[in-house]
Amino acid sequence: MLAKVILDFGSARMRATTVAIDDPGPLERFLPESGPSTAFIRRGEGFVGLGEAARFETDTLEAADVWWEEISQQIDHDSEMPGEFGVGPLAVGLFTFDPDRSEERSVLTVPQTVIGRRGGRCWMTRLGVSHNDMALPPPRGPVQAPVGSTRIGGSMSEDVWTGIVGEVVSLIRSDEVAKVVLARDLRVRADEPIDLRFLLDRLIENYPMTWAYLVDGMVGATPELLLRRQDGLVTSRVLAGTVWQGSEGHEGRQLAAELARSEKDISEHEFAVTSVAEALAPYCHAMNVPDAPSVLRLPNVMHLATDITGVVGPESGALGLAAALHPSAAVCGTPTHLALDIISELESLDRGRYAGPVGWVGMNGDGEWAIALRGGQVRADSPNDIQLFAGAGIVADSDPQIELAETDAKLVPMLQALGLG
Ligand SMILES: C=C(O[C@@H]1C=C(C(=O)O)C=C[C@H]1O)C(=O)O
Repeated sequence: MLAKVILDFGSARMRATTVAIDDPGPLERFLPESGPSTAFIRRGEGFVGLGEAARFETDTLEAADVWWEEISQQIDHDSEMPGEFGVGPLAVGLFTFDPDRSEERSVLTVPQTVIGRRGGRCWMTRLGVSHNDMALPPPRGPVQAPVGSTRIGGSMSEDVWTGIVGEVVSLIRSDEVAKVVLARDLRVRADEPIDLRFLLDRLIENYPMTWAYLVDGMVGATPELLLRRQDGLVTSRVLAGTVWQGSEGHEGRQLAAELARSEKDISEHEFAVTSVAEALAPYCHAMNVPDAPSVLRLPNVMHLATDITGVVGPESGALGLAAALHPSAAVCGTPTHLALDIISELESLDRGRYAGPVGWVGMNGDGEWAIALRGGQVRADSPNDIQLFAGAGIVADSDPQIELAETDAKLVPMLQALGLG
């Protein structure tokens, strides 16, 4: 485990200053060309984080929770917007799907500057040792579209992947396990380093109803919220069960109606809802789980969706709750440990941070953690390459070719952004 406090605070306490600012326009326009930066944006709201005051590389959400608790106790915060959700110093994180079986590290980073918008109100927070300079940073220069993007295949061929799906269907039919989410990857290589800000812009433009994220070389736009904790209320948007234009040759409303009636998708969805509801229950004084899912329509796919809500005490912070909920059956399977073992034995893929929690936590434990789906990872040592990931929930009625097509539909947002859609 590696904890880095980048600013030298010595024995001094950290000083954070938050000021209300005039609307600065699209937040992503403040992301600099180089240096650490983060973003978490949905429908124009959320934040960008610039620079890094402290960084913690870890394996677990629990360790990150303890670290942030200690760091946040060292911060004195002067705020023009006290008590407002998401406003103030925060830690932004990206966690591996399975720390026991990944070469990648999880990371929690504390930006030096945060520029945010919520409910139409905008602010800037700066973290430093003495008086903070509160001048807004200059907006960025032009971003660079990917040059010469080419698909260079994934860790497994499509035939190998559908073969694995077939094996998992057999395990499910022989009652060894109920549901397993299997993923595949696709590498894209460009002729020049990939400008993640360009990809983020395209995702924000094309998929405004998703949470667009940028943390530590990973960029994506996910529709799935593991949890939001706001003033003692916790909300989780569970997705599982998917259709896409072309899957049955039908369009729009008809497709949505078919999804809402599909027994295969409803059972796949129920596993995911049950896993989140059961994991959340011990932390909640009261909980609401809707009886039937709704349909969430995105430009590339539609999902069955259930919003679970609950009331938690002050002792349950967003990171601790994320630790309890991850990995849900939306991205792992049922029962969890059996599904995890099957994924690690059969999937032949290091998921890295794909399908892990991505989000932020504030000083009072409020926060939002999404699931890092529909994204790709660029590594510092190969800036021209991006690894994209997509998965699908496998149940007894799954057809390997249809599951493959589902993963293709889920890769569309990133391929489009890379100029390959
Ligand atoms: C695994 C992914 O998506 C998850 C799996 C879904 C499904 O199997 O229907 C739907 C939404 C997500 O919970 C992915 O996007 O890679």
